[in-house]
Amino acid sequence: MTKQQYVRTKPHLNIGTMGHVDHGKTTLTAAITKVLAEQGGNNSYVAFDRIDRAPEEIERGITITIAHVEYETATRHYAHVDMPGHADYVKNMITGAAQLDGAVLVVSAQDGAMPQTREHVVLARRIGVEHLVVALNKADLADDEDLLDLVELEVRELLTRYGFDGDAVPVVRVSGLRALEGEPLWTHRILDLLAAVDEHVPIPPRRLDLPFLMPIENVLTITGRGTVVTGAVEQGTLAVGETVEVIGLGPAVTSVATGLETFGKPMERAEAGDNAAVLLRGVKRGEVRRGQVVCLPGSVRPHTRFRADVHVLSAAEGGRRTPFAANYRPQFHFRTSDVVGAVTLAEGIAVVRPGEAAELTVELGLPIAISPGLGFAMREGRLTVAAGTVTEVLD
Ligand SMILES: Nc1nc2c(ncn2[C@@H]2O[C@H](COP(=O)(O)OP(=O)(O)OP(=O)(O)O)[C@@H](O)[C@H]2O)c(=O)[nH]1
Ligand SMILES: [Mg+2]
Repeated sequence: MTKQQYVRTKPHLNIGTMGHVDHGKTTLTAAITKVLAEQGGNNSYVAFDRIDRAPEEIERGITITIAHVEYETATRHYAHVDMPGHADYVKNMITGAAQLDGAVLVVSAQDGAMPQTREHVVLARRIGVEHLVVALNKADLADDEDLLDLVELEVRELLTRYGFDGDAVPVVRVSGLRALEGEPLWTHRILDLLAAVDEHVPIPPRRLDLPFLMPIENVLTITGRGTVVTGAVEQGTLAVGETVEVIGLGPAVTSVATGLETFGKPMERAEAGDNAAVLLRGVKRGEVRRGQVVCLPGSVRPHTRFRADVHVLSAAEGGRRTPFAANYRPQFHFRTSDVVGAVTLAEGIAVVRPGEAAELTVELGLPIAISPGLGFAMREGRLTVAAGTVTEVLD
C-alpha cells in the first residue's frame, strides 16, 4: 500500500499545552481538534481517551507521557504536544518543551497559578520556549468576572517575573470541557485561542543551512522494516538515502536514513522544525535510545564538561527547600536526555540557596551533544532544582 505523501502547504510550527495538574490541558487539546474538525478542511478529532490512553493514565486520570496531535489553522500546520502537569512527570514535560516553538500555558480560572504553573514557566523560559499564550481554562465555572480578572492579572505578573512580556501575552478565557460538549460560546473561544497562537507565536527562523540535528524522543520497531527514531528536527535538512550518525550517551552508530515520515505520511526530505520519524538501516532497537541525537556525521562531538548560569528554583517554584553544596549530583536534562552530573561551585561560594542565581561547572557522567546557549534543567527526585543555560563547553 502506498501512503499519501506529506504535502508542505503551510508553515509548520511545534506547540503544546503545559501547566499545573488537572487544569485541563488534555481536555483543551481534544477540544481544539474537535472544533477544528467541525470547521471542515483537513483536521480530524482526537478524543480525550486517544490522548491519555495508557492504562495508568486512564486509571489515575492524569497525563503521564507526552502525546502528539496534528492540526492546521487557515494559515499554519501545527504539531501539538500535550504535556503532563503532575509533579512526578516534569521530566516528560521537559522532553516535550524542548521541541517547542511556542506553548499554550493552561491555567485553571478556579485555582489560579499553582506550583507546576510556575515550574513550567521557569522551565519554558530556560529551555527555549520564547512565546506563550495563556488559556484561562474552566472559565465556565467562574460566575464572577472579577475573579477572572484577578487570576488574569496574577498570571501576567508571574509571566513578567520570569522574563516573558506579561502585558503583551494574549490571555484567552476558555472552557475546554464546554467546547468539547459543543457549546457555541466556548467553541468560539477555542477559535479565539487559536487565532491568538497564529498571531502571537512567530514562525521561528529555521536553520536549514546548518548540519542536520534531531534529538531522539522515541525509538520504535516497525516489523519487517527496522528501527525508527522520532523527534523534532532542530536544525538542517535530511533526505532519504543520506548517511547519519547517532551520538551521545555511548558509542556512535553510523547508518543511512532509508525512510522519512511525519505524522504517518512519507516525505522525501525532513527539515528543521519538522516532527520526523527516521528509519535507520541496519540498526537494532537496543543500539539507539532517547536522549541521543541523530546528526550529520562528524558535525557534532559529545561533551562531558561545561560551565553554566543557573536559576535555582525556590520551593514555591517546585524546587528545593534547602541549599546545595559542591559535589552535588543531580540529573541534568538536555533536550530529550537525562544524565547524572557533578556540580562544582564558583570560587569562594560554599552553598547555593533556593531562589538564587549561580555559576556552576558541571561534569556529566555520560557525554552528550551540547553547545553554548543550550538550555537545561537540573532535577533531583521529583524536584526541579535549577534551570540553566550552557555558557562554555570545556571538554
Ligand atoms: N468545568 C470544567 N472542567 C474542566 C475543564 N477542562 C477540564 N476540566 C476537567 O478537569 C479535569 C482535568 O482535566 P484534564 O484535561 O485531564 O487536565 P490536565 O491538565 O490534562 O491534567 P494532567 O495532564 O494530568 O496534568 C477533568 O475532570 C476535566 O473534565 C473546563 O474547561 N471546565
Ligand atoms: Mg493531561
